[in-house]
Amino acid sequence: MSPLAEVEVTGARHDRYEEILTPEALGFLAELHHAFESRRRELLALRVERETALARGELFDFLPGTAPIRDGEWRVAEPAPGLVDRRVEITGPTDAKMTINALNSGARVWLADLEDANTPAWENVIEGQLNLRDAIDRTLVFTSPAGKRYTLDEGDLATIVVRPRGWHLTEKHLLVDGERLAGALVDFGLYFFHCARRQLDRGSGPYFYLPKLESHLEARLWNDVFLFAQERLGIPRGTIRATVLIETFPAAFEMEEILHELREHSAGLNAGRWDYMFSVVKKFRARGTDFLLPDRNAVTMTAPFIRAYTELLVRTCHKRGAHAIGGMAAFIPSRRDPRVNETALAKVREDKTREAGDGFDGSWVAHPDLVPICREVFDAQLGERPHQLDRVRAEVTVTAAQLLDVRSTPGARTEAGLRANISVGIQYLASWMAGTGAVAINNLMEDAATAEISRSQVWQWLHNNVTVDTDGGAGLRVTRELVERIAHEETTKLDGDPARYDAARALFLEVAVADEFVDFLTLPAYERMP
Ligand SMILES: CC(=O)SCCNC(=O)CCNC(=O)[C@H](O)C(C)(C)COP(=O)(O)OP(=O)(O)OC[C@H]1O[C@@H](n2cnc3c(N)ncnc32)[C@H](O)[C@@H]1OP(=O)(O)O
Ligand SMILES: O=CC(=O)O
Ligand SMILES: [Mg+2]
Repeated sequence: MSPLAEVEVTGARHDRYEEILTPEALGFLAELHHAFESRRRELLALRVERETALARGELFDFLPGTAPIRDGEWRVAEPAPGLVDRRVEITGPTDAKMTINALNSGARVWLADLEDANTPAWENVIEGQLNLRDAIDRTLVFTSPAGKRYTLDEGDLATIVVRPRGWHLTEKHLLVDGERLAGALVDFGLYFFHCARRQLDRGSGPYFYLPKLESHLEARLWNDVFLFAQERLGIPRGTIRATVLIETFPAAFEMEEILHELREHSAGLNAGRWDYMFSVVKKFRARGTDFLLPDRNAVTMTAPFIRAYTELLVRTCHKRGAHAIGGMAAFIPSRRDPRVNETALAKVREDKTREAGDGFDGSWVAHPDLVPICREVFDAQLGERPHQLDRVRAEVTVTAAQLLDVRSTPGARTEAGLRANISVGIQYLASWMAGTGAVAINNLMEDAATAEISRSQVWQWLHNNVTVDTDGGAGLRVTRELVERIAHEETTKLDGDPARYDAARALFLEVAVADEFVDFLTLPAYERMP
């Protein structure tokens, strides 16, 4: 057999990077690339095919060909160590301070985010891996510029679950034969290579959250990656566990099939509400007014199409013995403003209470100050039980028509909503391009998923000639000129030199008004990064 081409590293090699970029680890990435890159590309092409069919007027439905899987008797693997009780999961990026704060937060699980909350700048990619490895070794420390020292607690820490990039992103600093590696395989591969054995030795395991899947075939690809990686590194089959985010509209029709593909590695499903909304806007952007959502902030978890999706998710998971994990309420507490804090705590309590009552086994929070509320709500629901997998919810039936019922979402499309979308989108992109992928804006958490809703909604309103309500009552037709004017006005309202937003505004306009819809805003944003 001819030797595999080597991985070329074009990114800087800062202090300690060679600990992650070892020849053996790079060799493993090359093997993953050779084994799976062509299938990754085929599956991305399949996404485009399905989207084109949708634009022609077709609709999604449950797949006729996989009915035997939906009707069959099977269950996913028993929960792995550290993933039995998941009542509170904190999410966040993997810089050293956040890593320590998240692991010490009292949450059962930490979603170590290399995805929605992360800019995949080279430094974030490699230093995130170093921080994860040091955290598992319990050697991670951090000293803030003000001199505050952060260390890991002595006792139990949250279980680490890593979320790699989605299948669509590439890593431009790692090349094989001049071709970029897939971001997903880089994030997965480096973590698995360096930390799988370490995690096993500590009684835990290599655990993952898998984002933005659009079909069970994409889940099959992940499963094959897991089988390959375990075999290659001599890790027992079935050690990896993965929770799949159901956060694209097509995936909502394939929940059972996704669990089935991954069944020996499955740790359940999560309701990724923000990307789900983005996906609905994106998939139906060219389908006229039947699929228009109201202002982003008016779409709540009680909208009929969202309710249908979360109900189906819980029912599907529990039927198969899998955890159902709730999503993110975007309200961020404040240690400085008691009024903001009170609102955030009340909103999060309401959200988690609904999820616990619906049967979810745990849920996400974005901030350590929200851990106690989520815990309290799920404690009240679960009592002594670690989860509520025994609540099968056989009474729930969800039809394709209910999942497709975007039209019944209450709420208006307003000029204020349009302005908020534009302003938040520009501010977020400025932060993303500066290397920070999660940020609080107007006391709400903004990350790649929420920013995608903002920009795709502007695109949809513009390309469907929507008229938004105005305070004066006359209404305002969304045009390219209007969006450009508001983008200019909103950036001049922001603190500091408006020129600081020039690059972000230009990018926002590119992804919000261009005739051709850009699939993910992070694609052009990444090309602008060094
Ligand atoms: C759609 C989705 O995918 S949701 C999941 C992806 N999104 C996320 O994970 C967002 C996670 N959350 C965050 O990144 C942050 O909470 C933000 C950016 C929203 C707000 O952060 P900040 O402005 O720093 O909040 P704040 O100043 O109140 O933080 C207080 C302390 O809590 C820490 N903290 C805040 N959020 C987190 C977190 N998620 N994990 C760990 N520590 C955190 C801060 O580091 C800070 O620590 P310090 O007191 O030691 O300095
Ligand atoms: O990843 C989570 C989401 O809501 O998107
Ligand atoms: Mg998401």
